[in-house]
Amino acid sequence: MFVTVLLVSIIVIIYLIYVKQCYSFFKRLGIDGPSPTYFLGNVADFALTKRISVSIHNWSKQFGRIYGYFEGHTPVIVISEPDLLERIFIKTFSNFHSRRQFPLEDRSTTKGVHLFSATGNEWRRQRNIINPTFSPLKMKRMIPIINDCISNLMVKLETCMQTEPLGFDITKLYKCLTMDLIWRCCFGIKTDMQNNPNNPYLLRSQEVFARENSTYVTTLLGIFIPELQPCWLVIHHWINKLKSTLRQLLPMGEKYIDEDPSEWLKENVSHFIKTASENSDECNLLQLMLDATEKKINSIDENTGKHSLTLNEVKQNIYLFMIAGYETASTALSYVTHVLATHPEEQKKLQEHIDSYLPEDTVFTYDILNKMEYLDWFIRETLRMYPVSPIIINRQCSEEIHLPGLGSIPSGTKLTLDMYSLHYDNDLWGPVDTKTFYPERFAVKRHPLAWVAFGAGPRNCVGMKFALAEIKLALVQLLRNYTVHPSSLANKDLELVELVTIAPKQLTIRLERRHQ
Ligand code: HEM
Repeated sequence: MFVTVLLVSIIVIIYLIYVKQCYSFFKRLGIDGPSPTYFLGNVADFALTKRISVSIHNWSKQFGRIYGYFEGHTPVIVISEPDLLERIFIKTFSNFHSRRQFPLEDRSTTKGVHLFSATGNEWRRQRNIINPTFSPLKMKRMIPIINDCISNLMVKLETCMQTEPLGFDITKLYKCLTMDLIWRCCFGIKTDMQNNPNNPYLLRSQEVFARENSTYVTTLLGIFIPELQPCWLVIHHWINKLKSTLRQLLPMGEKYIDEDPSEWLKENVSHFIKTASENSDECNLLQLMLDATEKKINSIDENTGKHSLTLNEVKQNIYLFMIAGYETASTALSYVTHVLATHPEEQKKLQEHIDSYLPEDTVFTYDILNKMEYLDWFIRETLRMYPVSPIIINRQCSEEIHLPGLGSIPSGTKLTLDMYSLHYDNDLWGPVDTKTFYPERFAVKRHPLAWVAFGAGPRNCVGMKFALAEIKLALVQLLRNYTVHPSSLANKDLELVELVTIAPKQLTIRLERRHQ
């Protein structure tokens, strides 16, 4: 008993010392924010609501466009002042090239680091190799592949419409579609997840975005006591090992004990490399990465301007693209479909827009797609109102810098933005109220940091063009054939779940065929 009290007292004292340091950090910068006790009180709230972005937005309303809060005892500055954000994300990018580390992320690993977590020159090298994957020429070549996968979706929709006329959940179909698209366009592997929803890669990828208890606890520990991060990593590793052994040993193990989906995916990416080596004439992301491996380039880039990747980095990036490309794009598609179902006038307008660009028998090209302005605005407006992944947009200062309005920012400082405040700011988006769905607001040039659905600056989303193309093409085929209606089986409001992304739990809609 005495030992427990002593231990708890020591932990509380250390914590208070840390909190005092954080307080003086914010005081020095002259910025306000919720008190540490306020944050601690809200841990329970986060655990229950799982909506950190909502708490951040509420604090922005209370404390203004620049304030600080504590994650455990780590100070984080939240900014929704667009000029200051432009300075951080674009003008002084060289001081803010890195993201903050996820609590259970092992950057010191010999297994290599992927693009999302890479820092400094390591990031620059990887990004230079990966960027050409989505060049206009490569995008043009992807259009028939994307359309082919979407045609499979249309077949599925037709079946659902007939078997479930009152309404069906479309999110599952979108997830299978975007996974097919990533595999085919980025890895050159022909899959049919839409007809095989039990594919182990698809199931494991879905699990990565589900909250799993042991990971959740170690993640919270990582946030509150980051100094012990190596310990949390070891614990996390051993919990996974134990689970994996028990799964094999116990008779019903496979049924009742989960394995870590991320680890499973990372261990099974060799399959991709083998298939890619067999199709080496293709020119996709995986081939670009394999061509850049140390085996093929002697890692010296001064003369050739070429850069190299290690095989472990290739594996890490296969995992990253599988995860990053599938959940985000399918979630965006769900939001657009929700808007169609709830805004019949805007849906009709979009259908007329698509019909005008694509009369019957028109051969669809990337150039036509790029000319369809209203379609583009429609998607951007949806992502303005329904952000997919606000909390991943953050930066860590790598070198002390003076920022106007903020003062001297020490190296290591973590900064994040509040996407909701930016996207719903009437000064940035007026005169039509930001709560109104109004795609035409994109016809006016806005502040470069007003819309940050895909992040901002040199480190924005590398898959943005690909994501927009797949969403546009899916919408074109969907609205040429059907009108989307809300289903009487569904609640009016979307039930959202937030982890790395904010996604609707499900989206039940009804379809009506446009032409017999
Ligand atoms: C609607 C769909 C998508 C949304 C909303 C989205 C959003 C984002 C955001 C907000 C970031 C962080 C940017 C920043 O920190 O400034 C990001 C980064 C990234 N995204 Fe996406 N994304 C989407 C689709 C995709 C797709 C389809 C891919 C892959 C094909 C992809 C791959 C990545 C990668 C690799 C990064 C890290 C880039 C880097 O650090 O250099 N994303 N994404």
